[in-house]
Amino acid sequence: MSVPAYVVLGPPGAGKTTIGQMLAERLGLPFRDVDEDIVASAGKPISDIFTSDGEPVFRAMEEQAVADGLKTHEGVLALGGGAVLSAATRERLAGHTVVFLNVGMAEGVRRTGLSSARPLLTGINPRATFKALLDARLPLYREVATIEVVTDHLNPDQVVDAVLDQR
Ligand SMILES: Nc1ncnc2c1ncn2[C@@H]1O[C@H](COP(=O)(O)OP(=O)(O)O)[C@@H](O)[C@H]1O
Ligand SMILES: O=C(O)C1=C[C@@H](OP(=O)(O)O)[C@@H](O)[C@H](O)C1
Ligand SMILES: [Mg+2]
Repeated sequence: MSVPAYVVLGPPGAGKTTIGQMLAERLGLPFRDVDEDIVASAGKPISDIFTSDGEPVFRAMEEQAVADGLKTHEGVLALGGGAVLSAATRERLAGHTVVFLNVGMAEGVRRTGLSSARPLLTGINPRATFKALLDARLPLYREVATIEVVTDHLNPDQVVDAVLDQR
């Protein structure tokens, strides 16, 4: 059975997609992003899935896409920020090398602020939303992570170095 060399998770803006890609390149491994798998199989952007089908439908698709990725992908697998909300996903992550890229509210909001692609953060108070999301999820990220890197004051290359240093 193949397993991902690294699974990358953390809040929006932590750099899962960016650092996941760079880490894969550094290791000469393929990269896969669960959000992209969902978009490909739904045939529409994540923001459309949230508006036309609702968050529960997105979460069910996400749970399935993560399970598929964990079973079949041999490189670096980046998850979406909310994937850990699923207890089934957290159970499936046991035994994997799981990198938690952490980011605080100010930097997380700064990094995600210019994008309308994240439906959860497009409301009137993205800072409060981000804070609530961190409060709810931090224990879940830590429950499944085997490596944690705080990314606020690191550039992407430094984050990749920090991940590889902790192996
Ligand atoms: N360590 C970092 N320092 C500065 N900017 C970063 C860092 N990591 C990611 N970014 C930027 O933050 C934004 C969100 O990154 P992304 O990889 O999409 O995060 P995620 O997949 O975790 O939501 C992108 O514009 C990316 O270039
Ligand atoms: O935090 C979340 O619940 C989400 C994060 C997004 O991925 P990123 O963390 O890569 O932005 C995407 O899966 C969806 O918009 C929901
Ligand atoms: Mg991403």
